[in-house]
Parts: sequence; C-alpha cells; structure tokens
Amino acid sequence: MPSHRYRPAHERVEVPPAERAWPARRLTQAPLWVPVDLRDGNQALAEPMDTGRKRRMFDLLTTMGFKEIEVGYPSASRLDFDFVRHLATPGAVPDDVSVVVFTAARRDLIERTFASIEGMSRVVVHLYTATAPTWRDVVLGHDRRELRDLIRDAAGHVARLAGDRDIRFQFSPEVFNLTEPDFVLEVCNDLTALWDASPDRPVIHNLPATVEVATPNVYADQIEYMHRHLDRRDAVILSVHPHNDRGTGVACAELALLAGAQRVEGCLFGNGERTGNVDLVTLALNLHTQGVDPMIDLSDIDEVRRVAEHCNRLPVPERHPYAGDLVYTAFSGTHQDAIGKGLAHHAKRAAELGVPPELAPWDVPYLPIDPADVGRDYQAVIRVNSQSGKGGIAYLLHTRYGLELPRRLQIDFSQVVQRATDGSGEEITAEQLWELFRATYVAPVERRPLTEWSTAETGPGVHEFTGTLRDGGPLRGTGNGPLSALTGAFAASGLDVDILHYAEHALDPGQGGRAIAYVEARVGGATYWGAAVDTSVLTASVHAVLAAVNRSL
Ligand SMILES: CC(=O)SCCNC(=O)CCNC(=O)[C@H](O)C(C)(C)COP(=O)(O)OP(=O)(O)OC[C@H]1O[C@@H](n2cnc3c(N)ncnc32)[C@H](O)[C@@H]1OP(=O)(O)O
Ligand SMILES: CC(C)C(=O)C(=O)O
Repeated sequence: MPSHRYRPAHERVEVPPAERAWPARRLTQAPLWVPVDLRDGNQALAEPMDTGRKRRMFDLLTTMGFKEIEVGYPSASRLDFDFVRHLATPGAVPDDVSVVVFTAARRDLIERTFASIEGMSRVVVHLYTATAPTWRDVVLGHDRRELRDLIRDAAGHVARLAGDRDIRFQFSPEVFNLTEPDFVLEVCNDLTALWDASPDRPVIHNLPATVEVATPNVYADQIEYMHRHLDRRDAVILSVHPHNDRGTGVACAELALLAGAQRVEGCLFGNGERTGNVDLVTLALNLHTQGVDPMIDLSDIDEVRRVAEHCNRLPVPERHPYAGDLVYTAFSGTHQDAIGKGLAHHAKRAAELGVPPELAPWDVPYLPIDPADVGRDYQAVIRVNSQSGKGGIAYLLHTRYGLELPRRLQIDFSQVVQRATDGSGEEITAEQLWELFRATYVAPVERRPLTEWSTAETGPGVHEFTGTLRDGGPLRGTGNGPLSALTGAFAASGLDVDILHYAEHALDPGQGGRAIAYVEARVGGATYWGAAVDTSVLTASVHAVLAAVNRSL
C-alpha cells in the first residue's frame, strides 16, 4: 500500500486554536433537521429520481415531520426545475414546511433558481462555493480575494432578486473542513452583514465536511471555533453537513452538535455522494436511545425504508443501524439466552409497574432499543443456526408454540438441533424446530403404541395400570399414582423405568384445550426425554412416558 502518498489530517486541516467546551456537553434536544435526499442524495444516484419518485420522497419526508426540506438544484436540470415549479402549485407544500433550493454562485444559475421559485413562499435560497485552497487553486482558479468578491457579488445578486419576499438565505463554504478558519469567518461574516441577518430573520451558515478527512474531534473543534467567532451569533443558524468518507459521519454530526451546531443536513439511511451524507435516521434514533425526542416519526421504519429504497433504487443493507433486516436479530447462543431472559424480565417489570410493555423503561441486553418502537415485532429477534444455544431454541418454541421446556430438556434438545444445523449449515426456522422436536420426543410413541389402556384407583393411594402394547404384550402394574402404576407395569414386564422429571402445562388457553407433558426417564441405565400433547393431561403424561421408553428401544 503506497501510504506515503497521503498527508495526515493535521498537515492538511488548519485546526483553529483550541477553545473546547464540547467534550463536556450533552445532547438534550433535537437539532433542526434538513433532509437533502432530493438534492445531495439525488445528485449521487446513477438514475436520478423522476418526478413521481421525487414527489414520493417529498411526501415521505413531510409525513415523517421534517419542516425544512432541500428539494433540488433547479438550475441543474429541467427535472429539478419542473419539480420546484410543481411545488409552487397551491397545496403542494404543507403550510408549516419550508423548501430549500440550491445554487452555485453564478449569476445565470441564481437567476434560473429564482425563476423556479416564482410565486412560492417560505423558501430558503442556498448559495454555495467551494472555499478550500485546492479547490480555489485547481478548480476555480481564484485567490482568496477574488473568491471573496465573487461570493459577495453572488450573494448581493441573491438579495436583489429576493427583494422583500418571504425568502431566507443560506450559505455553504463547500469543503469548509479543509478551508482556513479565518477565511471562512471572513466570507460568512461578509454575508451575515450583506444579508442583514437579525435574530428574527437569521442567516444559515452551513459548514460542510464535504469530504471527510479527519477524526470527528477535529470537525468538532472547527465547528466550536466558528460558533464562538461568527459575527451576530444570535442572527446565525449554525448548520452542519457531514459526509461519511471515513465512516464517521454520524460521529461528526453528534460532536458538531455538542460544539454549537443547531441544524443538521443529511439523507435517510446515509444516501449521498460517494459513501453518503450523514444518516439522519441513525442520528435521530441515537437521540431516541438517550431519552431525547428526535421530533421525527420513525415508528414505522420499514415503510420509511421501503419508500427510500424505491426512490433511490438502492437497498438498505441488512446491518444498517436500526433499519437493517438483521439488526434486532441474535443468532448466537449467549445473546439469545440474555435476550430471552431480558424480555421476560421486561414483561414482568411492566406488569409490576402496571403499564403496557411498550411504555415500560427498556433495559434488555443486546437490544439498544425496543424493536416495537420502530414498528418491528419480536419474531426476528431470535433466529437459530449452528451458533445458537438452548436459550434461543427454547425462546422460539415458547413464543411460537407456547412450549415451556424444562431446563434439562432444553439442553437435550439443543444437542439435537446442533447436529441438524451442523449437518445442513443452515438456519432453522421455528416451524422446523417444532417439527424436529415432535419427531424426536413426541413421535416415538408410535413406534410401539398402547392399543388400549386404562388406570383406576383401586384403594386409597393405590392406582392400577392395565394396557396392551402393540408387539409388546400386556402391561399390568400398581403404584401410588397413575404414572408409578405404569412404571410398575413396565417393571413387571422386566423393564426398569424411573421417572426423573415430570412437567406439564396447558398449550391452548381456555377449557378443553390441549396440554403438553414432558418426562425424563431412566430406562435401563440411560436417560431419555419424551413428550406428548393431548386434551387429557393423563393421556399426555402416559404417552410422554411411553415416548421416552420407546426412544430407548
Ligand atoms: C458538494 C456538492 O454537492 S456541490 C453540488 C454539486 N451538484 C451538482 O453538480 C449537480 C448539478 N450540477 C449540474 O447540473 C452542472 O454541474 C451545472 C448545471 C450546475 C453546471 O454545469 P456546467 O456549466 O456544464 O459546468 P460543470 O458541470 O462542468 O461544472 C464545472 C464548472 O462549475 C464551476 N463551479 C464549481 N463550483 C462552483 C461554484 N460554487 N460557483 C460557481 N461555479 C462553480 C467550476 O469552476 C467549473 O467552471 P469552468 O467550466 O468555468 O471551469
Ligand atoms: C455545498 C454543500 C452543502 C455540499 O453539498 C457539500 O459540501 O457536500
């Protein structure tokens, strides 16, 4: 790897003098959110959204509760222009939502942008220019003074075209994170003055990490410096726009908020240029996990995901935080065991507090949030494969079929499952587990069934069992209960059967429902489990003993 070709961040990024309060701060409220899916997200798609998909994304964003939405780069394409014109039609934008339109600092593009918003109210015009040295030298061909003049000229043009309309202004020094801090201050302060920002008509200064190049603490220092030094701070909304080139876009946004940022631009599920814009879904749900209302509705995360996947034509990966198919699922044995115990403890605690489980405080191992908060059920929480243990297996059989396997039967059955999954290498579903359980512990009763049988209490505490085993002849014995009479009958026929453990419970609630009996029996020196289901508890018990005995054959 030719690593020597790259310079470390501390040589590329001019970090301002450290005045650092952010490490000790806490996030206590949601920022202003601005989804840029229809602009930054859209410009990064191989097939940009058509009008139908744009409208669907816009509707999703308003339904989720976003109040400021960047809707496009209207001077870039006919499609973007027409979409903004569509939003200009009466009723197309909810009354409490502002739209943001994006433009480069070029007079012709600015004029086209204003043509697109003709007749609209509650609009933000967002002007941008790259300001970092490499962009100045290599891309734009302007020194600092020329670029500052160019930006002032463009901003003045924006102000003239806006006149006294209900339009707010936003400026982004693109690649802020690689720009000299004093130059950013010069340029931003120029515009604060030129646009005559005031607390009731603030300007938005949006400071992007256009390409993420350093650890998130560096971005936080840069943001805190701006927060402390921007002119008319109460007339400025300090916004951030992280990208995710180092995979730390979310961390950058969170630390920037600690450092004084008030507004965050990003995309759903982190779509956007290259590795994406910062992911607003993760940011919002990270706040949720801290007990802070994110002010965004993610209660049906799968619907949000479906619409985003449809509009972007990009899948959300299985491991995506909060939204991926696998993120509430445990395959590994010890995790399953802990989750199963945690969920049972949660249900008990909710009952003690007298509140529904979905309102009780959440503290379940391995699950940072209750999947129900985002509209997921518990079906996928535990899935079984060769990495799983008894806890997960028992959990699935319990939640799907109501079985309450005794602990030693859990251990016995997990070895059966292990052999099956080791053999196939595949996941095993709850249905397949039940089938395997039935075949292993219940079905053996059929190998040598009782063709007829009865028990009777022949005296106080004396029970008699009589029956006929197919291919096994008659059985007759006595004991102090029906099952000990049955083992007595086996003893009389020459087979030692000891019942080591017995358990039964109702399977279907209500009268006349089925019961399941579990029996652990020592037969001829070895131990076998059997189980049986019947509407009669006695029949289930007798069949469970017989199943265990037959397994020994
Ligand atoms: C970080 C970001 O996301 S910034 C947003 C990027 N988004 C997009 O580019 C999507 C939409 N863009 C477009 O459709 C086109 O690029 C247009 C319509 C805006 C401009 O198209 P063109 O005039 O053909 O120029 P082109 O696409 O080649 O862009 C390069 C030109 O823009 C100039 N430019 C780049 N940034 C800016 C800026 N902020 N302000 C003014 N000019 C700029 C470059 O210097 C270059 O000019 P040059 O041709 O004189 O050297
Ligand atoms: C210009 C801004 C807002 C941007 O999209 C970026 O820098 O990534």
